[in-house]
Amino acid sequence: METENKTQAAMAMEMPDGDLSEQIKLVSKDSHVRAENTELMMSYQRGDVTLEQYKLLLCSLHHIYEALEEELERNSSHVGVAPIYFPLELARRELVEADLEHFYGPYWREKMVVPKATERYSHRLRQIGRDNPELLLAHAYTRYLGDLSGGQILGRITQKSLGLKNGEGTAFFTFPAVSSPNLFKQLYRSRMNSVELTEKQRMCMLEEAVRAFELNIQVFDELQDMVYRTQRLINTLQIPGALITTTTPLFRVGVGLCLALATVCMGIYAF
Ligand code: HEM
Repeated sequence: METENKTQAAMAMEMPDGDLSEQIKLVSKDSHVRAENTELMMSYQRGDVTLEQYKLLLCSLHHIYEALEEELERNSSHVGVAPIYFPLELARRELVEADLEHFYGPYWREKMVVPKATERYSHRLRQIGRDNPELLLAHAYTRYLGDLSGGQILGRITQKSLGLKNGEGTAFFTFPAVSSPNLFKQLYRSRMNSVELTEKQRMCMLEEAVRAFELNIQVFDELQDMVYRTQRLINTLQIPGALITTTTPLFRVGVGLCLALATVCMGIYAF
C-alpha cells in the first residue's frame, strides 16, 4: 500500500493546480471508490442496511470521532489545524452519543462493541495528534467532507431502511449549524488551501489522506465480518436473533458457553 500511495501522492504533487483540496481529492479518488464498494457501503446503496450493521457502525464512529475531536481540540491553535477547526459546525461526537443512547439505552458505554480496526484508526489519530498535528487535516477532510457529501444520502437510506421516524437514532447525519453543505464544503476547501505546507509536509498529507480512507475501509470490512459471524452463530445454534443483537457481549458469550456445555452433556449422556 505504501508504494502505491507514494505514486498517487507524487502524481498529485505534479498537478498544475497546486491547491491542497484538489490534490487530496485526486489522490484519494481510487480509495473513495474502494470505500463505496465495501460490503457495508454496498448494503447501504442497496437500501438494505440492518439495525445490527447500523448499531455497530455507530459504536465505531463514536470511537473514531472521540479521538479525532479530542485531538483537534487539543491542537486547535496549531497553524495547520486552526484554519480547519469548526467544532460548532462539524462536531459529531455528541450527536453519535444521542444515537447510541437511543439504541442501547442510558448504559450504552458498557454495551459498545469496538473492532480491532477501529482501535487501530483511533490509535493513528492519537499518534498524529501528538507527533504531527497538521496531518489531522487529512482525517478531518476524509470524515467531515464525507459526512457532508455521501453521508447525507446514507442518512436518508438509514431512516428509510430501518423505518426510523422524526430523526430518531440518526442525529449523526445532521449538521444543525450548517445551512448549506455545498457552501460549507467550499469554505472548508478554501481553508484547507490556506494552510502553508512544505513540499515534504504536503506529500505526507496526501499519503495520510489515502491512509485515512484505508483505515475506514478496514473498519467497514471488520464490522461486516462481525455481522456475518453473528449471523452464522444464530444459524448454528438456532437461537432467536433478538437475543444476540439486543444483549451485551458478555451475556452473549455466556449464552454461547451454556449452549455448548449443554450440547457436550447431551452427547455424553447419549454415549
Ligand atoms: C455509499 C457510500 C458513499 C457514497 C454514495 C458517496 C458519495 C459521495 C458523493 C456523491 C460525493 C460528492 C462528490 C463531489 O462533490 O464531487 C462524495 C464526496 C466525498 N466522499 Fe463519499 N461517498 C460514500 C462513501 C464515502 C466514505 C466511506 C468516505 C470516507 C470515509 C467518503 C468520503 C468522501 C469525501 C472526503 C468526499 C469529498 C470529496 C471532495 O470534494 O474533495 N465517502 N461522496
